[in-house]
Amino acid sequence: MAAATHKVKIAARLRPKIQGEIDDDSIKVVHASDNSGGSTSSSGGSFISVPNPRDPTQIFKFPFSSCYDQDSSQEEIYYNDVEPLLDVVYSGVTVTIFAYGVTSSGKTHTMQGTKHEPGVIPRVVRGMFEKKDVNPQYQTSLSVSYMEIYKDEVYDLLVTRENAPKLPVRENDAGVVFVANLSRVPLSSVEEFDSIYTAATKHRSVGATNLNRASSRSHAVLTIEATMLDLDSNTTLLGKINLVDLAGSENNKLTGNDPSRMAESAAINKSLSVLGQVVHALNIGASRIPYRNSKLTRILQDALGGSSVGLLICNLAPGLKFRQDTLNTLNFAVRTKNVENKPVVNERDNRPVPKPHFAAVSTIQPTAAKPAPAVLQAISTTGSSTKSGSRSRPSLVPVSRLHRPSIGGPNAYQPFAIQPNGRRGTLLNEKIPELEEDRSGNLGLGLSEKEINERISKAVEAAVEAEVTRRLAEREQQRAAEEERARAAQMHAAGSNSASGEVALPSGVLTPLLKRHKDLDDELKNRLQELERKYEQGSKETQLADVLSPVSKKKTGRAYVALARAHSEKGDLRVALELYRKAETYVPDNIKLKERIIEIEWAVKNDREYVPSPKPKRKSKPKKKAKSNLSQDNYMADEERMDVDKLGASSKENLVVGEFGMEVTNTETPKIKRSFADTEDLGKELPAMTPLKRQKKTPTANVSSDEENESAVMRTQEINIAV
Ligand SMILES: Nc1ncnc2c1ncn2[C@@H]1O[C@H](COP(=O)(O)OP(=O)(O)OP(=O)(O)O)[C@@H](O)[C@H]1O
Repeated sequence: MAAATHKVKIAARLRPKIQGEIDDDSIKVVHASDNSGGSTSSSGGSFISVPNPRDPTQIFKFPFSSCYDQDSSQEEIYYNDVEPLLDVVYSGVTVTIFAYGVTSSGKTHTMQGTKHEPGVIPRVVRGMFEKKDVNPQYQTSLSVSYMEIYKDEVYDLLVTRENAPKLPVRENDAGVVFVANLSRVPLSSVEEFDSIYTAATKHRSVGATNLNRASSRSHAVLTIEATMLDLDSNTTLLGKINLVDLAGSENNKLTGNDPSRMAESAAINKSLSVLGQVVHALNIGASRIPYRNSKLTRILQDALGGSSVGLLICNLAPGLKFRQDTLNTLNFAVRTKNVENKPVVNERDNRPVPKPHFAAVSTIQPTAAKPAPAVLQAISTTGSSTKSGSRSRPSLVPVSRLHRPSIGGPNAYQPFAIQPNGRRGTLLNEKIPELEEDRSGNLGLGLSEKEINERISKAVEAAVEAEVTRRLAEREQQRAAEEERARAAQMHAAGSNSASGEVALPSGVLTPLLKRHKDLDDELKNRLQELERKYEQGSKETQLADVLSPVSKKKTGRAYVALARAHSEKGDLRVALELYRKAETYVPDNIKLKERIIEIEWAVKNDREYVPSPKPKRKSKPKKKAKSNLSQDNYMADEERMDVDKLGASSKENLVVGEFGMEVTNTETPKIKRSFADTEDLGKELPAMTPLKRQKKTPTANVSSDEENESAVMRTQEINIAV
């Protein structure tokens, strides 16, 4: 059955002006029924309108299913968008709600809230307890876990800070990503949760910046799990809700961060940038989604293109100084709403099932599917367990693993049993030749009790010895198979892997199902070899990249990019891709390069033509000057800005619907044309200049708010290589 898809839902919320904030009142929440803007409630057909910071006559419109203005209450958001998801959790599906936005846009206020205005988290817990016993079919228990991702490391917030080691993020055989050793505390009441949550929140990394007195310096993920035991069918449903308060993207120029804050800031911006790349890759249907590039995206993998239901609350700050960041946030949200998930019901069959030895796989019955809002698929109920039955995904467990001695298989160790005559037991299923012989002859006739016992003892010894020998041989065989596979993986020639797989399979038991398993294993091995080869190549390049100076790295990267571009223009996409990847080892943080790689991967995979963007012109000069700043926090701004500019550049009429559904309204077309011509010039000229030239052209004087936006473009262009 094809999996039902569910798009990530977006709710946008504009925060009220805070003390001292300069707000020109130009960001509006508009509803379909109210084109004057500024209404208070949310409903379908609403949008956020924001003027272009560089040309206020141009209005960007961002339509979302829920838009909340400055007067919206915590209660409103909860009942409109969050509370309906609790039923989804109680149907055994994972739900993820995450708050996204620039620093001080109101994420923590929305998720956590205050004592008088509780946010999503306390309300969800209350709601979960209220609904806990609604379905008497289940015995339901709730538990909580709470972690933070601080500088790309995961910490448990439910243990004291001194005892909080960095927790590893792992993936089990079924591809389920989980945080190892994260504590999970059972909950018996709302009050118990409140005291745990209040204490744990104090452990979260919070610091003061110029923009927010209590700025979250980490991403926090709180998970409430509902374990629903159905005593009749002896199955367990597991519903989960992840409530994520992301750290805010920030511009260090505005935050005025000290060196330690800068390091935090770089980690925050980097992980948010990877989040943007993941969403971008999902949108273009890339073959490789860069989830692994940050812990945040690995942990949120299930919420983005995975098997959970997602709600993104996009928080917006009204202040003028955040205008560009607000546009970035909205651009991200518009892209995210195209991300599709395939929700599944998490169900576990509690009946003891023997571990599937490959020879017994065909006899194992999968758990019966239950009706649910989405496609049914038994998946793991905890991070550390595995999907049972593998109904929708074929098992890729290597043959050698399936070969391990396991309970229930033909070679499994069997317990001693009592003979019908009440004498000492022997091994079940094991023939005892001497005894058989005697039985066929005159067993018991002419033999004393002692002699019979001696014979039995001898037979048992022989059987035990045989079993031990068999086990040793099996272990040896397994070891040899593993060695063989490792050797095969080192050889680059495809097809050199078959021997090990065949050795591991006992002859005469290859049912069609097992053959299919074997094919999958071969495919897996081929993929592993391919990966290994790439890794080897990559690591050589990385070693070289490690010893080069930053300037040489950039030069080498640029050279590879030039070569890659030449091949891409010739239509030789595979070679171009290889070269772009090599370039990436020298300039690993270049977002445009990463995007280019993803695009070409997609073109290669889908056998599509790829048209590279035009080469940057070298002659013209930039219109404005700005400071040089190579810090990492500009990546996001650059990446998102490209979208805004692209949309603007393509807007020839008064209203244009953008690539991802964003609308651009021009009120004065000629002016706009000029404005975007300027923007384009900036984008094209800067990459063509050497960093030295650019530095000469960029004075360090303060710039106005409008100039800041342009300088952001210039700064980010400096770190870019024209890909
Ligand atoms: N809807 C709202 N109503 C009233 N005050 C709000 C609202 N949203 C945010 N605030 C206030 O704005 C300030 C910044 O909000 P908050 O700390 O929630 O931002 P944030 O996005 O979590 O920031 P950071 O990313 O730096 O942690 C706080 O003082 C908060 O109380």
